[in-house]
Amino acid sequence: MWVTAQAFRMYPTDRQVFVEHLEQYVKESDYPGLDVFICTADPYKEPPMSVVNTALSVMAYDYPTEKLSVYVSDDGGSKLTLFAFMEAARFAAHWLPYCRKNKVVERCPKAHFGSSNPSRFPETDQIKMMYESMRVRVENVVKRGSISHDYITKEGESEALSRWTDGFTPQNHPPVVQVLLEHGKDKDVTGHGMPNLVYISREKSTDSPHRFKAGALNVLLRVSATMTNAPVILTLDSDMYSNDPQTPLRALCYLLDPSMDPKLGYVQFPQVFHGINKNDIYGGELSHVFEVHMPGMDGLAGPIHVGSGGFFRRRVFYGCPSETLEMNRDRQVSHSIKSREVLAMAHHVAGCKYENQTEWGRKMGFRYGSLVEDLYTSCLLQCEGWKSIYCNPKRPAFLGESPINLHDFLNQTMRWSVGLLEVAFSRYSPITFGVQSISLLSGLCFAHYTFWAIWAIPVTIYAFLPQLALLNSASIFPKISDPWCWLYVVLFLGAYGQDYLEFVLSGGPTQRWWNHQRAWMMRGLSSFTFGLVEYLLKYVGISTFGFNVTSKVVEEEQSKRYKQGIFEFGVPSPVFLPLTTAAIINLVAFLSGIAQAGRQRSIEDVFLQLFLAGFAVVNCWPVYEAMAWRRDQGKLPLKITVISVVLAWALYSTSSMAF
Ligand SMILES: O=c1ccn([C@@H]2O[C@H](COP(=O)(O)OP(=O)(O)O[C@H]3O[C@H](CO)[C@@H](O)[C@H](O)[C@H]3O)[C@@H](O)[C@H]2O)c(=O)[nH]1
Ligand SMILES: [Mn+2]
Repeated sequence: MWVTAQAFRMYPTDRQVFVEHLEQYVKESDYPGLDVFICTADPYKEPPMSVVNTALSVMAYDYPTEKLSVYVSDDGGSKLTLFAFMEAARFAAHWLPYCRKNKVVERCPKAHFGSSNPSRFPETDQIKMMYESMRVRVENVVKRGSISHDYITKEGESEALSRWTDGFTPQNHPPVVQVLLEHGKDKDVTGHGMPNLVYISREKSTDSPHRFKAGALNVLLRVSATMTNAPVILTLDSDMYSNDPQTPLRALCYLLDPSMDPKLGYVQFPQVFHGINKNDIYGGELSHVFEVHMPGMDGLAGPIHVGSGGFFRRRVFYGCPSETLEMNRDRQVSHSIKSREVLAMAHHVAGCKYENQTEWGRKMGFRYGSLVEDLYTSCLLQCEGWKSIYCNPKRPAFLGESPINLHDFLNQTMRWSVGLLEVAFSRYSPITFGVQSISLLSGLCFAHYTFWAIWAIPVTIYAFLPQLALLNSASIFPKISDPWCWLYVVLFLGAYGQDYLEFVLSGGPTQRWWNHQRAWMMRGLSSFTFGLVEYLLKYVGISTFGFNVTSKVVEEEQSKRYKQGIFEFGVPSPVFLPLTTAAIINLVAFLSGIAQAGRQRSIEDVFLQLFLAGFAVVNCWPVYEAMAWRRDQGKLPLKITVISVVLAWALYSTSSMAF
């Protein structure tokens, strides 16, 4: 792991774009078409209002509206989401001209109206009222789970919603493609054209695999090809709203640069999260990835795709750079996107049997076979010869949500671990295939990610073994007077020192760094371990671990505790067990070590073990709090504490036989 990590440090690259120069090179009328893909998967975990906000923020981009289309993929197959988008289409007719006229910077309505320092224009109150009434309607509908007739105002709407017949379930339903706005036909309140807005819920059937997000993205690729077929595509998660209306122009600065390598396939923006608490207790900002790894890969063949905020050339999904140069995939579509032929074709390509016997997911589109379709696809694209660029402007281009409770956080990392191991042990493993096809260094970078979960092994050993030895009065490290002891000291200080320096030099405060290292240990003990086990079970065919969508619903009490920096346990979940068991063993070992040092022998013998246990105890402080004296809803359920005490006892008894 150390060796692979060095690959990120060879050619770190920082870039800057000058958007204001773009107009000297390209006329607005020559901008390429832009198709934006937004994925959502569950109206109860990803509130439709949040998806609507994401869509509105990109519909309001500073981009010629006739070239902009927004496609929403709803894997939840929910009419509630479709209803929310019908409302959004109506509201957009007011929102887009309001943003354009007033040059609003915050084009996500929720962020605009909720900002602590709101900009005010003559129409602000009126638009805010409209937004609020839309929000109330949508939230009511989601709460009730049904749409009352008074809410349906247009004829086409009830027809679209009538497709949710009795047998229609999220797992089993025909494809739904609904054009909500069409450029050229629909106008905003000032008579200006609007971008296309299309709702898609691909066909689902319990007897066809649906391939999670990669499957959804491939349907989006095909449906958009039948309608607008724009040469540039932007991928977005449901919660990643645009925070800067000029972002597409930044991407064009690279994609249209005549001196750029023609193999440039995509421009990746970082994922920046809003609402992370002051000291980032779960290490949710992933600062290492976005501050160290991505610039490091940018100096090689280019950064990975992180699932959201990637501007792709459509061509990359159809083959390697040399093949697609001759193919003219970027054909213009001339029919109205509401015409019968186009809609028939769109429904056809959104069918779940369409991909059978095709190269979709293997040589075309987003690749299947991993729960981290983003990293996997970008790795294979780079193997084909495509390059990428990292664009990290000062004002974040997109803002999204990060888990605010420990359970979601650990489960998210567990899903990533499983997905990454699937890549690590695939035919296209970066350590074998990648290093040959891309380059040694790029292959090592990808390998560093894909083998992430094997940290579980050393972290678990260090969390239990020296402590159990200490409890049994056995010393396993050299004495402090032995020169070999310094090897451990230097390695520990070296690793921690490097990590700390990198964090602080990229502008992070020390307290955050401390929390990040704790989050890393928590991941190591819980998510990576469970991920390894899940992967093995999946490999032998016992488990069918899937894409468990992270909840974006913010519960008020929980959010309050999160803001205060309090760890949220709450649910009785087995993912906490390695943490709580380790916390107990380390505390007992630490106390027993001190007692031993006082009584039988000198502290010299057990110094390193004592230090390790003490270090873990300091890190585990929030766990003791949650176990022992917290009274709020987020404390550790008693059941988990009891099971961990039993586990700790069992471990100790077993170990006393071994030592
Ligand atoms: O069957 C599915 C499952 C998920 N999604 C969408 O995928 C996105 C990401 O899901 P989320 O639960 O937010 O996962 P995260 O762990 O936060 O996502 C990170 O990791 C994923 C890979 O595991 C990437 O796809 C994401 O882009 C990346 O942000 C969301 O918009 C979902 O709606 C689907 O469209 N279909
Ligand atoms: Mn997410």
